Amino acid sequence: MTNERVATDTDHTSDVSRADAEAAVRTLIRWAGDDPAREGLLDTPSRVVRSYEEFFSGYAQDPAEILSRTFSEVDGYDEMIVMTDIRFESHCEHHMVPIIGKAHVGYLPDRRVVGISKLARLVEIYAKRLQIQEKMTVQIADTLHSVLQPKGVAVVIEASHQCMTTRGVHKPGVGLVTSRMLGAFRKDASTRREFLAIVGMSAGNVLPNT
Ligand SMILES: Nc1nc2c(ncn2[C@@H]2O[C@H](COP(=O)(O)OP(=O)(O)OP(=O)(O)O)[C@@H](O)[C@H]2O)c(=O)[nH]1
Ligand SMILES: [Zn+2]
Repeated sequence: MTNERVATDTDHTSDVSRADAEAAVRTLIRWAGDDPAREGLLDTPSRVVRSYEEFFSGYAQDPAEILSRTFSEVDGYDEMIVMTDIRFESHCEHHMVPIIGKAHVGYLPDRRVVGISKLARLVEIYAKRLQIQEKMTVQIADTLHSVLQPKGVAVVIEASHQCMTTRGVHKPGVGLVTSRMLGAFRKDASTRREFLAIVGMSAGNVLPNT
């Protein structure tokens, strides 16, 4: 897990051509024991590469830019803002198989708020990369904290990892819960409790049974 290549926000471009990516898929098909030239598999490499474009579209997006449009006229609103149950699909960086789960994102505004869709977009940008759940949790929380500069940020993610359900240890139904609390959510137990109570109320049927 050391020396991993960490994509940065400016690391958008790939030096791999689409033709090379499709050739790699043909190699994997051959390696799996099938014939990439048979009719049913002829278009598969281009479909796989198009799927990967979607699965990993988060590398081409800048989360700070998404959060840059804020509203300051909130008429004295100074309570926490919590978006619950943001469903996401990601891929684990160890096996490149799906991580499916929900993120709960809250913050305590300091005059400025963002459009609520941007919280879901923030989750989406980091989900659409190769991930481990802990890293994704930290990235979402830290980005929101540094760009919006609120009084605090709280992120809880619950997810099911298909690398544990469809292969390897084969344990369906297990979920991993991760969290990151910053500012008031870290310092003040009652603020944290309020957030967790809101998230808890929305819990249940959260983890897909995959
Ligand atoms: N901490 C953490 N681990 C993860 C996550 N996704 C997958 N993993 C784990 O990453 C580990 C990789 O372990 P390795 O022993 O290198 O790989 P492996 O031989 O395929 O391991 P098994 O999955 O146990 O078969 C596994 O234990 C996975 O369960 C994640 O989001 N966070
Ligand atoms: Zn995995």
